[in-house]
Amino acid sequence: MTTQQLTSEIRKKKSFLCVGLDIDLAKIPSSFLEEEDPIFEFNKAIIDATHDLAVAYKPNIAFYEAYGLKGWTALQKTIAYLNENYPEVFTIADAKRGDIGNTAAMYAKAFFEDMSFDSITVAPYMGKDSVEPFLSFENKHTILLALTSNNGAYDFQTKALDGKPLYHQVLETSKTYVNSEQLMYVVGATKAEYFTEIRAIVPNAFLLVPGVGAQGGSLEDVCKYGMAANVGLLVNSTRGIIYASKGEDYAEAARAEALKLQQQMERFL
Ligand SMILES: O=c1ccn([C@@H]2O[C@H](COP(=O)(O)O)[C@@H](O)[C@H]2O)c(=O)[nH]1
Repeated sequence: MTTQQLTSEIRKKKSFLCVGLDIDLAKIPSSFLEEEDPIFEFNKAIIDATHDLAVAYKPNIAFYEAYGLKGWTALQKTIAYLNENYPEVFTIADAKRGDIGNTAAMYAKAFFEDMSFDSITVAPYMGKDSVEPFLSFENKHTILLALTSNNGAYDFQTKALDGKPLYHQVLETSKTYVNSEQLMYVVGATKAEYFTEIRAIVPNAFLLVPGVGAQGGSLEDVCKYGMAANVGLLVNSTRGIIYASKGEDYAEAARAEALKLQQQMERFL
């Protein structure tokens, strides 16, 4: 999917909501545990209940790896279900990969070719040759961690390197990479006070913004300070949506939470 198609989908749905799919078997309704593939069945129910309110879905790969082969199978079925039934949604493999070039190329092949995700999150720490293999895939997007939502972000990301905060260096240096127009960046909703300076460096890049809902970030502030001419925002909520209820009304509750966020977003579009 191109970023132009993503922006037009955002305008059509009046939403830049990304629903996270981080499945913890201890948190889903117990009735699913009788299914052969509880993770996939739960994902399918959440996707069906929210697809008209969301433009993106983001499984965090850790939650699938944790269940071994069954988890990987559920992940493959989930991405195939999204691509077959809702090809208009943008898919994000939240894998936070990063390694030397030939290894990075294999990560890219796994997530872009084998599983057909539209994008993957990547740690920028190992630099240009660890990122460019992802950028060589046409119409696929690499989402670099710039300023993350957690408190540990202050350990390194805001520290000065050559007189500028490290996250500035990540944004500026990555703009020089081959096919840099396919880059997007992770910026936490909990860091809303940084959005204006981030937009000064990457005015039109898409920002994946986790941290609203369970982590307490303000959607209002993200919209006020982070929005670009092409919208340029994908705001993620995971636990706040998928675990809105552990009862049999889990799908209605997830939809209600997604709708609340979509209605707030609509005011800014
Ligand atoms: O800076 C970051 C980068 C990634 N994440 C991931 O996003 C979701 C957030 O889940 P919530 O339940 O809405 O808090 C999760 O997969 C994180 O690993 C992040 O939170 N912050």
